[in-house]
Amino acid sequence: TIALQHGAHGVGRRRDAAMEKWRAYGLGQFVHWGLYSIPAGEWNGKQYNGAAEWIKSWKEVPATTYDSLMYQFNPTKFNAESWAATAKQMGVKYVTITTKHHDGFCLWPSKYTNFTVANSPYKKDIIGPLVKAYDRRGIDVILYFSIMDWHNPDWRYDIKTREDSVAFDRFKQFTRNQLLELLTLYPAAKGLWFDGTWDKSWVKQAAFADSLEKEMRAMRPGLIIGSRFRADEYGKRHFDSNGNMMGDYEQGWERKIPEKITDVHGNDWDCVMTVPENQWGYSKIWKGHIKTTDELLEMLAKCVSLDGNFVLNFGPKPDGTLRTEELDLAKGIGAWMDTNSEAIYNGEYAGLVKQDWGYYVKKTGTNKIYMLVFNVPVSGALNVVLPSRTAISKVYDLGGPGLSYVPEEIGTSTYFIHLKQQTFKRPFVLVLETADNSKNSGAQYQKAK
Ligand SMILES: C[C@@H]1N[C@@H](c2nc3ccccc3[nH]2)[C@H](O)[C@@H]1O
Repeated sequence: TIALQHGAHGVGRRRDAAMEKWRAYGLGQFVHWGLYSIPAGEWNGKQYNGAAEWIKSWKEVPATTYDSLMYQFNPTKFNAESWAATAKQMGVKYVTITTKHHDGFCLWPSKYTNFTVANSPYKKDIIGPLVKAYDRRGIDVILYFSIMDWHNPDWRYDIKTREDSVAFDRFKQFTRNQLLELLTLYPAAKGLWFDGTWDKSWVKQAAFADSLEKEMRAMRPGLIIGSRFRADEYGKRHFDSNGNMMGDYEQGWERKIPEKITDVHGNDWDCVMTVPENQWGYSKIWKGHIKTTDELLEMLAKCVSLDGNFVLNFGPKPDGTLRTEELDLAKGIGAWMDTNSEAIYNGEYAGLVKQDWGYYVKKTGTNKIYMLVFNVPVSGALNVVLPSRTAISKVYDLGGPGLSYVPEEIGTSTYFIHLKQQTFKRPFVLVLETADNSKNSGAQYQKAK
């Protein structure tokens, strides 16, 4: 191994209560809201073909004109309680909210810059009411913060000259000031989701970022910070020069999901996902494929089955209301969660052979295994292979009270569960209770004929 001062500071999963709670969330909500929500991907009648929250980077958009959008920010219909109520009904256990995106506009009245809600017609703090509304419903709040800040004149993409270095030192102090300010103003926040940390200027700040992370953790014991915040002294990000993950969970799964358990290296992780292909901030026109409720439920199931959390993005409108398509998805996911959320919350990788019909989730600390079924075979028979000397002792359907199954044993710890009906409109969940049958515990199952 390589001697590192600023690499990973722990190996393996955090076992404290705050992280165990994070590990159990299963489903989260991301909220991207800011000045970019006003142009919504359009400028002078032309469509920006990137992600709407990146419109300031478009050469057709003069930075000063973009920044004067601050004087139009007045979300008269914003109601933190209604956003939180929608999220509650959807069944999310945590929310990640943009405090400052790459454009540098702050949704809280920071005293370290004028580029905040305080100087907009709206005037009021947005973050405080959101933290309160979500927290009091038992939904934990994580604050998203972009290190890259296109508004701050001291931001640099790289540090080449003495002047760059002097400016970036000011920028580092500004960043530290804002982060300590956020932790002070919003003590209920459970973590920070860092973004905009890929440029050379920040990648060169291994020592500074490491000491800032230590300072924030000391200020807020239990604070959860992901792998995207800092680089080690050799410029390695997410995983240090010895291959160990920095931070408490892997933040590499942006709009993508791991395929198999070895892809996650035994770490905690979250997948952050957009409804359209790649729009985080509100975009008037959603081009390309828009994910349906069932597609998103399958992504959720896949993430939880591989030890991760699935975080679905919402891009509220400039007036502060949520767009219809997102409200409909929240309702559809919520309706499914009303019946099946016990297969999502406190779920983990079951360690079973993956089958085509869907995903296994094991309830942490129990021998209860859920079968989240998305693909019913034409045979109607779901194949289940358990570790040897393990037997199925009971199978029942979460959705249909009294709908239980007697599995057919077709080999050692190998079964078919014969579904009773052929057509299913929605994904459904079967609960497997297993027992050790090394002493042939007489589990209730049919002998193969
Ligand atoms: C969570 C997501 N991360 C930001 C982002 N910026 C990127 C630049 C290059 C490649 C991927 C990016 N994701 C997106 O704007 C959104 O905030």
